[in-house]
Amino acid sequence: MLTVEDLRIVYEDFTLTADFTVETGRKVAILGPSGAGKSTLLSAIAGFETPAAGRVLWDGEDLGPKAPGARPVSVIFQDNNLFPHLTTAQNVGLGLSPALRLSPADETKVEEALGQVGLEGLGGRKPGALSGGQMARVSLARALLRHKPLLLLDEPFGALGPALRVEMLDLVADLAERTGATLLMVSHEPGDARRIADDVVLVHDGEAHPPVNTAEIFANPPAELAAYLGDS
Ligand SMILES: Nc1ncnc2c1ncn2[C@@H]1O[C@H](COP(=O)(O)OP(=O)(O)OP(=O)(O)O)[C@@H](O)[C@H]1O
Repeated sequence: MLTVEDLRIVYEDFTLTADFTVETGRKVAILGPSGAGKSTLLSAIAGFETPAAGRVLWDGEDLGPKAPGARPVSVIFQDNNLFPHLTTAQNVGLGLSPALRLSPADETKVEEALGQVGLEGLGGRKPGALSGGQMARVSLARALLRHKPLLLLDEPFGALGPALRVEMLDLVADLAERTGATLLMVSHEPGDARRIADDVVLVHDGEAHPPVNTAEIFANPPAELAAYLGDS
């Protein structure tokens, strides 16, 4: 279970507050207007930001002392963070060893991860020779083979067209279910939440609200969500 406890992240002229829990295995969409603090919330959970107050815990363990790489967390960003000079397999392998010292067993894991995202046989290609959807799959494979229980996605498919976006969302949902991972996904698209999320965390004006069941929140949206959806 993820616990975000009385968390406060403070920038010069912006403060994010959050206090909620997410049960293991839930798929949660983080929705809210631009600048509301969605990415800040993910960064705090991943350990890229130090809280001014409060704690982030996983299964009761305070993650505060842990560097990002030591947290039970994998993050996928919108730009996919692929290195153009490395092959697909090497880009995935970075998830296991940042220095790319991969044992034969590691290389097998890389192949397996590529297979899980439908990229078998493409390990030798460089990112420049992949489509946008394939690049998104590479970063998903890299996150998967780290076997971290918490998967954080920051608008990972924003650059993809609608059909590819839906395909990737379904793939992420399927992989999260199969691996038992807990998923937190920042999105600008309410449709993304409706498609795959069990719950929605609404972030508005620097406040992250506790998760609400997706069907419930869209059936009866709070004023902040209604305004964001353009319904009011
Ligand atoms: N490193 C930083 N230093 C100072 N201010 C920051 C920093 N990172 C973000 N901010 C500010 O914090 C606020 C929240 O930013 P954040 O990126 O979390 O919003 P967001 O909801 O993810 O927005 P978007 O949907 O546009 O990506 C913004 O006002 C932003 O300018």
